Amino acid sequence: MNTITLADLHLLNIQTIRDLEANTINEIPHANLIKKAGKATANLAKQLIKKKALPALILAGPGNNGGDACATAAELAKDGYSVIVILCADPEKYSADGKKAFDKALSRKVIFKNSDALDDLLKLDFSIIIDGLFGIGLKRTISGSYEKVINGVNQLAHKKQIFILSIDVPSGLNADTGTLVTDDADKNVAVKADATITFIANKPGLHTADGKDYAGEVIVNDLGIQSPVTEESKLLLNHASRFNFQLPERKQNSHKGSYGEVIVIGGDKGMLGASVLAARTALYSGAGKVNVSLLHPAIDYDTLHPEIMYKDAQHLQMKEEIVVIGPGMGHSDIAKTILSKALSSEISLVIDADALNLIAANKELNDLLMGRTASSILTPHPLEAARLLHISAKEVQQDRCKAALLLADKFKCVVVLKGSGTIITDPEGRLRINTTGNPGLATGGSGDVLAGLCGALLAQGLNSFETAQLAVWLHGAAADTLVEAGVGPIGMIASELPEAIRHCLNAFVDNQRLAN
Ligand SMILES: NC(=O)C1=CN([C@@H]2O[C@H](COP(=O)(O)OP(=O)(O)OC[C@H]3O[C@@H](n4cnc5c(N)ncnc54)[C@H](OP(=O)(O)O)[C@@H]3O)[C@@H](O)[C@H]2O)[C@@H](O)CC1
Ligand SMILES: Nc1ncnc2c1ncn2[C@@H]1O[C@H](COP(=O)(O)OP(=O)(O)O)[C@@H](O)[C@H]1O
Ligand SMILES: [K+]
Repeated sequence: MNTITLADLHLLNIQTIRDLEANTINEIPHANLIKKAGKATANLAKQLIKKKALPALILAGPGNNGGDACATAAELAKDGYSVIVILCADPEKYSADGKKAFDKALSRKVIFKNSDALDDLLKLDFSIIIDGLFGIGLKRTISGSYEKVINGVNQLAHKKQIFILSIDVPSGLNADTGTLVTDDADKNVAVKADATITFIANKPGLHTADGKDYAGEVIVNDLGIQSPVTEESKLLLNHASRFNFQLPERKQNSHKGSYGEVIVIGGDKGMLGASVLAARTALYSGAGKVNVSLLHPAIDYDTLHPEIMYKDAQHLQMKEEIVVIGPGMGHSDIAKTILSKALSSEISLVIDADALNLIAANKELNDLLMGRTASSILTPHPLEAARLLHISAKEVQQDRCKAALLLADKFKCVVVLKGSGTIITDPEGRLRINTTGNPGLATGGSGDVLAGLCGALLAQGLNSFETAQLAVWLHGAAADTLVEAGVGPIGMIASELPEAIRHCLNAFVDNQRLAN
């Protein structure tokens, strides 16, 4: 992808795509769509194929995803590529349009095999593997010969370093939720693609939960169907190039009071570091003044960052500052009292970690959060989200978008549901899936860093939804730059993030200035 357009970021769920297709069927007959899908896939495959002398292996399933696969085979064969298709379908049962694509491929000397030939085929080498087994119509656990084909090609691709391109959706993945379609949690049957060419519009499940692991890079092709994309679209990928807000300008004639004050409250015995990390990040991301209030005040001075002030947690005013509450806070009575005071205040809050657990376990705190009029950002990881919703973490992960929307609606605040493909939602139902970040962030303390970053951006004047979008994007982008520099993903530590965040934040502001 060269320039990122709003259409690339716009996400549609399966039902909306089906509705769009039905509404345009008179203008664009389905046969044309399959033909266009085949052409687009073949064009991309041609760019990806390095060794043209080797055959391409294409998997064709029983529905229209299989039709797309046959159309791709026909296109590649037309241009002189040798193509072998594993046909996991009875072509007589294809839709009329799928059958047309199959006949065209047959007439162009594409070799069709059935899954019985799998073992022999797996001894060969291929220029590319193209997966057209299942798309958005997959409903049940994949088993039998389909399962064998998927496991076989995954292993072959891994062993021989063959690029896998999935058509529309990696077969086995739910395009709405990013989970694998399975009744058996021990069975992970899905094609592990290096890239996915997805049609009509981008899809949420390619970007969250297991989506990134199975879809690889996502390329969107609208097949000429214009989806209703506007700046007001509710379901989008979270990408800095499309943020329509800015950090307020840093005037020459400004002072530390111009950039707000953050207080991080938390740090019970043994967990002081969580609050210190959040505070350091707030400092590195531009807050004018940063304070820490520890529940276990074993330190009152940060030798590495003497800029941070330490305040007595039990005597805080909570009048004008931004409060980040929860990192390492524990579950003591004092923690509950201070949280209750924060929730009753009129200031903006970032509520993280143990503060969320306390709210989940305590009706009074829960009601205080529900009754708040001032803004709050909740930053749960899946288990914290599960506690707040009184469901299991597995249920949260089964449909991350739904869980985040439920939380935002329940508490009427902005929610950041963390994890691969972090979800950002608000009570109006706006939803963003983040595009940055990597497993280097799966390390203790990186959530504390995110909470501190949110505090600093609020302090500098962004509203809650803007803050959540920019903070989550910067947090992931910082981790990505560290990986590019060889610092991770293995062994990346949370303390390395604040400086990288500072770099990304300044670059973001410069880029915005240049663009305007
Ligand atoms: N929408 C559009 O505008 C466009 C869509 N296009 C393409 O069409 C795709 C959607 O096609 P689709 O609806 O035919 O569904 P698809 O994913 O091929 O699979 C359904 C088939 O699989 C079967 N089946 C399901 N689960 C199974 C299992 N576990 N094990 C075994 N079988 C199973 C199911 O059988 P059934 O459930 O009916 O028994 C049915 O036969 C879409 O992803 C895109 O590639 C493009 O051409 C361009 C425009
Ligand atoms: N595999 C991953 N890919 C992308 N981001 C991740 C991954 N694992 C963790 N993260 C991010 O790292 C942070 C971890 O936060 P959290 O679980 O609260 O950790 P902690 O409590 O140790 O600070 C979140 O922002 C989360 O989105
Ligand atoms: K597929």
